[in-house]
Amino acid sequence: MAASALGRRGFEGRRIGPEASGRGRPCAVKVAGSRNPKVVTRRHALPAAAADSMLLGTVQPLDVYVTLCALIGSTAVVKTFDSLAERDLIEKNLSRKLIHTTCGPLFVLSWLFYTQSEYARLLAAVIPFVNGLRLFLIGSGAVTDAAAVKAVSREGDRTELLKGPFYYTCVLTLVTVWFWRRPAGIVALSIMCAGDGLADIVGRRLGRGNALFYNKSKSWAGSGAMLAGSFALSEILLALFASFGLLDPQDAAGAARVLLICVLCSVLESLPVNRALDDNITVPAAALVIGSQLL
Ligand SMILES: C/C(=C\COP(=O)(O)O)CCC[C@H](C)CCC[C@H](C)CCCC(C)C
Ligand SMILES: Nc1ccn([C@@H]2O[C@H](COP(=O)(O)OP(=O)(O)O)[C@@H](O)[C@H]2O)c(=O)n1
Repeated sequence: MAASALGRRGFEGRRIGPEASGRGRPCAVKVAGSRNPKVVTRRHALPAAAADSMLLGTVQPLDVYVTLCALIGSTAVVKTFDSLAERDLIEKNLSRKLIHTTCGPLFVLSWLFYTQSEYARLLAAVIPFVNGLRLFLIGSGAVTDAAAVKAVSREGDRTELLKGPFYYTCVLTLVTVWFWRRPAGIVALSIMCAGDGLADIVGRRLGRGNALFYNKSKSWAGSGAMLAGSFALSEILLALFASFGLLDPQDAAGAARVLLICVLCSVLESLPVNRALDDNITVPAAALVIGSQLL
């Protein structure tokens, strides 16, 4: 599904997407032997091969700015939820799951603004890494932050930050490095963030009386919300990446494959096995394995 058409500008690549003709706007080219399209600006597009090799090997100032902005943004979002939870303006479970549902997708949106530099993915990965480090320091007791513990834990125990929340940031970090701007990565993160987050938010409210026959602690309402949320977010993000020229537009068969991955992951999340294994790891791992084959 990654943008794959080649060749209009001599060499190996052609610009794709509606922004392809926009001066100074990003456009994607596919380099022979490379799995991902590279984003260049029109200003840099000629000759494409020279520009590509120049940009690939260097840290781009734009990527540093985007990373700094996203770091500031992530701190603002997390602190907002922390202070809402601290002042009891939002219930503890809800704050945790709202953070869960919103932070990852906002982070994936930031991927749109990076260049095609080889270092872009590493700079982007700094954002979840730093957030993970913060959770680790608070969870291990090295740093005291009562508001963060209240916003992110289930029972108010700081060591809980070392489990689900920490795994969540680890998955975001690893997927950023290994599945940068790839459909499998985008879909896996959509499922982990929106899917798992909405399953809890909706399941706790509408799940009474419709427990799953094979797992009484989960509900049709929760699993249905997970499926709908995962699929909707995946499709929105894939369409957005396509509109920026970073992926090929999706056809109906592509959407059906995304739906299949969302169904399988929703079933996996609903199984009783997740008591032993954290679903912030199992669910995205399954999505990445299946997505790598199907997308
Ligand atoms: C509460 C979280 C996971 C709990 O999972 P579960 O055990 O309930 O299943 C997620 C914790 C997220 C963390 C506090 C902050 C992550 C920030 C993110 C990496 C970057 C957001 C960037 C953006 C630009 C706002
Ligand atoms: N498929 C699902 C998932 C969760 N839920 C609801 O959300 C609650 C928390 O789910 P969970 O234990 O899987 O939560 P996390 O481990 O993801 O934080 C459950 O006790 C259910 O009330 C649901 O109804 N259906």
